Amino acid sequence: MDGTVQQQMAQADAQREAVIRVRGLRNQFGQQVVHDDLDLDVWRGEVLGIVGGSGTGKSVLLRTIVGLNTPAAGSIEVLGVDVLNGPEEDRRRIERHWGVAFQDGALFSSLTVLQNVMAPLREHTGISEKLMEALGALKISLVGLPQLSCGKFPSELSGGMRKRAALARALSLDPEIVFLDEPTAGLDPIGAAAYDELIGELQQALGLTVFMVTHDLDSLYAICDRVAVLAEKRVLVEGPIEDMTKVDHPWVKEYFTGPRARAAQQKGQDR
Ligand SMILES: Nc1ncnc2c1ncn2[C@@H]1O[C@H](COP(=O)(O)OP(=O)(O)OP(=O)(O)O)[C@@H](O)[C@H]1O
Repeated sequence: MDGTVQQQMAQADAQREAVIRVRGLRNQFGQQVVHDDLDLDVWRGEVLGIVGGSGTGKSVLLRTIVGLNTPAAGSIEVLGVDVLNGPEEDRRRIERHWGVAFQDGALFSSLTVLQNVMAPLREHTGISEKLMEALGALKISLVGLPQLSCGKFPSELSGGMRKRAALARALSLDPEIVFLDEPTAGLDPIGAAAYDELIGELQQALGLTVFMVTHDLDSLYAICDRVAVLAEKRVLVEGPIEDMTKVDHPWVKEYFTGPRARAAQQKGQDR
C-alpha cells in the first residue's frame, strides 16, 4: 500500500466514530488460545458482519464485548466507556445502549413474548406497567410479529418468530448498537431473506449500528457494509465485502470466491 492510500485511509478513519473499539484482546480457555492481540473497530451506523471458520471465536468475541466473558487481556471501549475496567455504574449505564439477540433467541421460556420484550424495560427503567406494555407491543409490531404473538410463550412460536421476538427484546431499550449472533441460522431461505430485509430496514430507520456474527453469505451481500474475518486468532482482514475476494488467504479465498459466494453475490446484485 502506498503512502497516499495509507494517508487517505487514516483520514477516513479519523472522520468516523468508533462505537466499539477492541484492542489487544486475548481470550483463552485453559490451554486453548482463542484470540491473541485482536483489534477491531466498529463504526457508528454500519452493519458489520463477523465471519470466520467454525471455532475461530466469533461468538466468544461478541460475548466478550457485551460482558458475558472475561478476557485474559486487552481493552474494550463501547461508546467511549471502558467496559472491562471502568466503574460499574458506567457499565450499567452503557448496557442500556445495546441489545443482544442470541442464536437460539435465549428467551425466558416461562414468560410470554410481551413479558420477554418488557423484561429489559423492567430491569433498566422505572416506567409504569401500562407504558411498558405499550412499548413492548410497539417493538413486537416493529419486528413484524402479529399482536397475537404477544401472549404466546416462546415454545408456541416457530423458529423464525422466536428470532424476531428476540430481536424485539434486543430493541426494547431503543439501543444504539445491536448484537446478533447468527440471526439467520436455521431459517429457510425465504425466512432468512425476510429477516435480512428487516434488519436492513431497522438499521436505516433507527440509525442502528449492527454487529452481526454470521455464516450466511446472502446476509453479508444483502446488508453488511463491512466484513471482519476472524482467522489466526485475530481479525485477519476487514473491509467492504468486494475487497474480500482479493485477499490472499486460503480460508478467505475459498469462502469469498467459492460457488456459494458467487451465487450470493449475484442475489445481492439482483435485489
Ligand atoms: N466457556 C467456554 N469454555 C471453554 N471453551 C470455550 C468456551 N466458550 C467457547 N469456547 C471455545 O472457544 C472456541 C471458539 O468458540 P466460538 O463459539 O466463539 O466459535 P465460533 O467462531 O462462534 O464458532 P461457530 O461458527 O461454530 O459457531 C471454541 O473452540 C469453543 O469450544
